[in-house]
Amino acid sequence: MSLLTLDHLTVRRDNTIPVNDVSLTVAPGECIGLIGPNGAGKTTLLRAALGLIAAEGHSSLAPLSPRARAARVAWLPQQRDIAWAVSVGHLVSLGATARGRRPDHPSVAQALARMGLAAFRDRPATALSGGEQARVLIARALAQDTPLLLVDEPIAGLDPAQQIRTMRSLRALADDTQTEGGRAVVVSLHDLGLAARHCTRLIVLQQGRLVADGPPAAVLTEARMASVFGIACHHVDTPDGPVFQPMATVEP
Ligand SMILES: Nc1ncnc2c1ncn2[C@@H]1O[C@H](COP(=O)(O)OP(=O)(O)OP(=O)(O)O)[C@@H](O)[C@H]1O
Repeated sequence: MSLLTLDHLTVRRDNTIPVNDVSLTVAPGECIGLIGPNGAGKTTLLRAALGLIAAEGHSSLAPLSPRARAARVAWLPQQRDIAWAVSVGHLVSLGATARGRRPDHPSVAQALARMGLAAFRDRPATALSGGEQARVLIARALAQDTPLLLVDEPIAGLDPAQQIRTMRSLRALADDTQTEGGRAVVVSLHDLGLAARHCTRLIVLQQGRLVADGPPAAVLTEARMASVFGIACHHVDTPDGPVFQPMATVEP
């Protein structure tokens, strides 16, 4: 069973093709890191997959009604400004109500706990730091309690401990075998080390094209670091997983 299927998905802008003929499937149990340099097309691909922007080809999510889509997929966009001075608890509960559940559904308390926000529950969401607000919005997406979660750069702006906790939470969701049918996560990110350690599969975009797709160790080769990212990395395998530290820029 697939939680998302993209078939020759293509997005055209005036003079560019930010997503160019991308086909892939996402299966339950997968935590997929979507990686690529700035402007590679990661956000555009996620938005086209959701049906938020016009695209050629097919995405299995795009034809769904808003209500059906809200039960199938939660989406955390890259922009994370919170404009309303509602409480953290209320904002996170919007994840549950988005799919027709009560605001006190257990998924809300679970999401607050997962993101370490239980103590913030009654605080106005606007009276939090940028990183805390980011965690609130991740919690809202988790509270939606969907089989598929698409998240665009969720760890940007988080401190190192919160980055690790967030990646662990995303991986734990994908590993969850209690939910009937299973769950999967697609997360765009720039930290290749965290991507390698916490994701089961990496998809690399370069100028809109899918140029690599597979297990992290097979994808993050020295040659690909140079050709796609223009970097040379120090790579060490540790008992806790691989470590990739960008060391220098190189000519692709
Ligand atoms: N509304 C738009 N109109 C025209 N071009 C756009 C628009 N939005 C994005 N683009 C272009 O599409 C390309 C892909 O952008 P996108 O935001 O998907 O990249 P990204 O991989 O998410 O980048 P980043 O890592 O910087 O967030 C870029 O060249 C960008 O300039």
